[in-house]
Amino acid sequence: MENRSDKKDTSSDKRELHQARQGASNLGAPHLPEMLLNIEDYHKVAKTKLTKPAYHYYANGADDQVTLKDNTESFKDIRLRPRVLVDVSNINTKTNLLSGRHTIDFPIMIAPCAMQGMAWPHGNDNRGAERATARAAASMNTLMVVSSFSTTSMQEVIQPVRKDHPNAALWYQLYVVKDRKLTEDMVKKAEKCGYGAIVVTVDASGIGNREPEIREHFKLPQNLSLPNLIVKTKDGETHSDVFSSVIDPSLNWKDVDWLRSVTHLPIIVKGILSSEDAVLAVKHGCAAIIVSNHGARQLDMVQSTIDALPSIVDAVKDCGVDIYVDGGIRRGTDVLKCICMGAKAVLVARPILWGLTVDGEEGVKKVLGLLKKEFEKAMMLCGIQDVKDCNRDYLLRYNKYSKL
Ligand SMILES: Cc1cc2nc3c(=O)[nH]c(=O)nc-3n(C[C@H](O)[C@H](O)[C@H](O)COP(=O)(O)O)c2cc1C
Ligand SMILES: O=C(O)C(=O)c1ccccc1
Repeated sequence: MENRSDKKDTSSDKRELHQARQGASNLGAPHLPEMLLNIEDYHKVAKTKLTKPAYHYYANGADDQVTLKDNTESFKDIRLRPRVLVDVSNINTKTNLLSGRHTIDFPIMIAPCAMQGMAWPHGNDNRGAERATARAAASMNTLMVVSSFSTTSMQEVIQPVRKDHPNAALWYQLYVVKDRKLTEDMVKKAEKCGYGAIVVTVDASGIGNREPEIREHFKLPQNLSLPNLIVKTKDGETHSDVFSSVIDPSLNWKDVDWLRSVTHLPIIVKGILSSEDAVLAVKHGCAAIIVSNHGARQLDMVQSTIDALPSIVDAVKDCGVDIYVDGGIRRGTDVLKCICMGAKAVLVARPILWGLTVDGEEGVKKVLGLLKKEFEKAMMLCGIQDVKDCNRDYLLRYNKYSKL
């Protein structure tokens, strides 16, 4: 495929891959795929397979990437406080979303991710990528949020997957565009073709300053397009040009009311970082909120999401809205910390892209399976039988050894 090249490997990438393989053979494993033991292993291999511009678009954050590092590092400041002699012979991770509208097998969902076509390892049918991600989510009985900037149209993602998995749970992520007619059309189309909710992203009034992708002259490859937005990038135009020309920075709470008036679907706001905005989301009738800093790709220097979560949970926990969180979740223990902190479920983005790059649908399934297994093990070893029993008594603030 023209947008992927092994020639672009740097010597340090090769060294990392070699080390992953060495690690594999040291443990006596027969071949590489079985040695991809965790998300970071998938990341290392994906890095060797993607073009440099695509890798940098996927991996990096804004400005000095302080928040990018914080998103993962902040999990280390929270430690677990297990209980023992609890019967954990049957762990229950089933999770109800939106007052029973969906049930997923485990509380890990796929975050909206633009332009997955660059992470597609199987040739030139560029509609394969998001379909593979959707199929993987459905076969693992979890949920995928499809991006407005998907390289496969929203109908072409949902229709084939629903043939094999009639109950596949998918939500549509909405970027409200300046053309409100097009926005309304997208929402109505999503409702008509079976999406279960509209996830409106509210932390992207403009695109963040992501220097590594600018340095790499990242552009959407010519064989890919953005069909939901009816946009085909013109020669020389970057995704960031497209973004600025279509996205509406005037978006405000009144538009959330307007969105509710044009659809029966639940509205979920994605990109909440303050308790004040969480309360406003409830007031404006949102069914759920996603605590998110957009994978640290928008405003650098904001709080990590696991640090932002507790005050938001405290502000709206009794209001009947689901609280989800994303950002830097790479281990089952990270998931457990989020759920114990009060989130109903988490979302992951980059790990999914690494799985997709390494092995398409199978790779996404493996990544979801790894996180699920790690999460179950963390619950078991923490003495938690059911996700409903997760609470802050299982958490300690590491630096002070104090209870949260
Ligand atoms: C390559 C990439 C593309 C993304 N595209 C979108 C998008 O189209 N819409 C959106 O709301 N969020 C988008 N996000 C943000 C994710 O949905 C999510 O908030 C964040 O990346 C989660 O953090 P993680 O990547 O550390 O798991 C994107 C993230 C990445 C890495
Ligand atoms: O990259 C992103 O995070 C994102 O949301 C996006 C989507 C499309 C165009 C530009 C940015």
